Amino acid sequence: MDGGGEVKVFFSSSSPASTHPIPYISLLALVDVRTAGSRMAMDQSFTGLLLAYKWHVLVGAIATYVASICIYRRYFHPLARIPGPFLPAVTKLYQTTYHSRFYLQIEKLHQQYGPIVRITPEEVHIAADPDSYDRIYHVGSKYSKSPNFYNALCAPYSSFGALSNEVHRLRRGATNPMFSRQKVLDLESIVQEKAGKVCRSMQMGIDSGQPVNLHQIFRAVSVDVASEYAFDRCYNFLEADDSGAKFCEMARGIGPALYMFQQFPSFQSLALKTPPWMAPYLSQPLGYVTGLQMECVRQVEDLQDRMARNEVVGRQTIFSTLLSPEDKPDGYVVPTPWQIKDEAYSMLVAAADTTGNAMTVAAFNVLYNQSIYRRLVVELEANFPDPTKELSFVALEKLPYLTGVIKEGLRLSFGVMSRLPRVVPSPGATFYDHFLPAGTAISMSGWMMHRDPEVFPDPMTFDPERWMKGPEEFRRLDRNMVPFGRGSRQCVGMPLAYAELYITLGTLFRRFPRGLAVYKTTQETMQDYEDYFSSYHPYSKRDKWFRAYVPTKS
Ligand code: HEM
Repeated sequence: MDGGGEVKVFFSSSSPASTHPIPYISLLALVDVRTAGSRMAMDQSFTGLLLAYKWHVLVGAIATYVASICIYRRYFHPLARIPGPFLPAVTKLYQTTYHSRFYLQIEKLHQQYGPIVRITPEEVHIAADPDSYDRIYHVGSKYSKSPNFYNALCAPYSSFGALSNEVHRLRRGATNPMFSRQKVLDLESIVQEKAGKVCRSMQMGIDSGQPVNLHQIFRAVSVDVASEYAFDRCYNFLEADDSGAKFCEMARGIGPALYMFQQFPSFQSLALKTPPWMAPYLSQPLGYVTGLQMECVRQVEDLQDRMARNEVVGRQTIFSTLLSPEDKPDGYVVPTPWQIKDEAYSMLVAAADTTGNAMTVAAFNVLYNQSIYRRLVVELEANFPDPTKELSFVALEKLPYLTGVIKEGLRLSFGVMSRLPRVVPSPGATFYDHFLPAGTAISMSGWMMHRDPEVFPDPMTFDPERWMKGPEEFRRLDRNMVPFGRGSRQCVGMPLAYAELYITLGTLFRRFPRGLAVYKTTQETMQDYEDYFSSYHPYSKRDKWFRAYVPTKS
C-alpha cells in the first residue's frame, strides 16, 4: 500500500486492554500505513511519523478516546439500562447546554421515557412520586448530598453544603435551636416590624402615584428578617434606595457559575483562591459579596473576643450559638470565623430568593385575580376588625383561605427550582425495577412534584380553594408539597419562612383591602423561571416583574 494517507485502527489481542481498554485502544489508533512498505520500515519510522503527523495523531487519539468513553457509558456502564436518550448518558455537557432551563428538559425526558430517566452519565431523575421522595429524603436517610452538584454551590462549611450526613448532623444540631418554632414566636416582633415597613413603602407608592416594586420589596423583607433574626444586625434593605437590589443581583449574578463549576470543578478551585482584595476588580457582584463576607468575619471575630473576655454579648445569634461549645452534639468542633461566614451566607441567600419568591407569587395572584383578593379580604376583616393592630402569627395561621393562598404561593414558586441530588448508599437501591448501584446520584424536584396533574388538577392555576376541601384532601395534597425539601436536610428556616409569609401577606392585604392592582406584569412572566438552584425571573423580562399600584379612576 502506498500513498493515500489512510488511517487504520488496530486492536491488539495481547494488549493490556482487559485492565484499561479505552486509552490503549486510542493509542493503537495512530498508525498510518502510508509509508509502511514493510512492518520493519514502519517500526523504524514510527517516531518520525509521530512528529510529521502530530496533529493527525493527536486528533485521532482524542476522537478515539472520546468515542470509546461514549460507547462505554452508553452500553457498558452500570446505568446503561436506565431509560433515556444517548447524549445525557454520555456527557454532562448535555445538561450544560440547557443551562438554567434543564429542569424543563428533564420533564420532557420523563414524558418520553417514563418515571425514571438517566439525565447525566452518573445521575438518574425520578418524576413526581411522593413514595420515592420519602424513600430518598427522610429523617435519618443514608442518602448523602451529591458532591459534584453541591460542591459547585461554594458553601463547604455550612450545614447546607455538608455532604456527609454525619458532618451535617453536627452542624445542624448546632443551628436547630435558633430556628425552632418557639424561637420564631419569641422573635415575632422582628417580622411584625418589617411587615409594617412593607405597608409604609406601599403607601408611599400610592401617595406618589408610582407603582411599587413588590418583587424587590419582598426579597428585602426576607434579607432584613433573616439578618436581624440570625445575626442581630439588620441589613436594612427595606430602607435602602434600591431595596437591596444590589445584593439580589449578586445572588443572581453568581448563578450561571454554578453550571460552569459542575462541569469544570477546577475553575471553581481557581475562583475560590481569589484574594478578597482582588474581588472588586474582577467583578462588581463578586466584590460586593466579598465585602459583606469580610464584614461578617469581622463581626464573628469581634464576638469571639468579647466571649473570651466574658463580656455581655447581647441576645443569642447564629454566631454566638456556633461559637459556643455548650449544648452541642458530641463531636462538635467550634468553627473558625471564616467557616461561620459560609453558614451565614448560605442562610441569607437561601432565605432571600425563596421566601421573596413565594410572597411574590402569592401576592401577584391575589391581585391579578380580584375575586381572590376580595375573598381574602373578607376573611381578614372578619378576624381582624382593627387594621391598625398587629396581626399575630398564631391567629393568622388559623385562617383557611390565607393558608390556601400561602400554600399556592409556595407550590407555584417551587421552593428551590432545582433538583436535589443525593448519592445512593450501599448496597444500592431499586427504583421502578431498575437497580442503582451505591454511588449513583439520584434526584427529584419540586418543579415536578408541585405540578403533578393527578394531585393538582390544572396545576398552573393558582387556586387557594383546592386546600379547603377537608383535612384528608389537605394531607393528600401536602404529600406532594416539597418547597422546603424533606427529612434531615429539610430547610432549617421553615418556621421563620412561614411566619414571614403569614405576617407580611396578612398585614399587607388587611391594611390595603381594596384598590390595589398588578402593574403590567403578566402570568407568562410570572411563570417563567430560570433555575440557579433558587428560582429567578429572567433579566430579559425585568420591566415586567411584579409591581403593584392603585389605578386612577378616569
Ligand atoms: C419560602 C422560603 C424557603 C424555602 C422554599 C426554602 C427551601 C429550602 C430547601 C428546599 C432546602 C433544602 C435544600 C437541599 O436539600 O439542598 C433548604 C435548606 C436550607 N434553608 Fe431554606 N427555604 C426557605 C427559607 C429559608 C429561610 C428563611 C432560612 C433562614 C433564615 C433558610 C435557610 C436554609 C438553610 C440554612 C438550609 C440548609 C439546611 C440544611 O441542610 O441543614 N431557608 N431551604
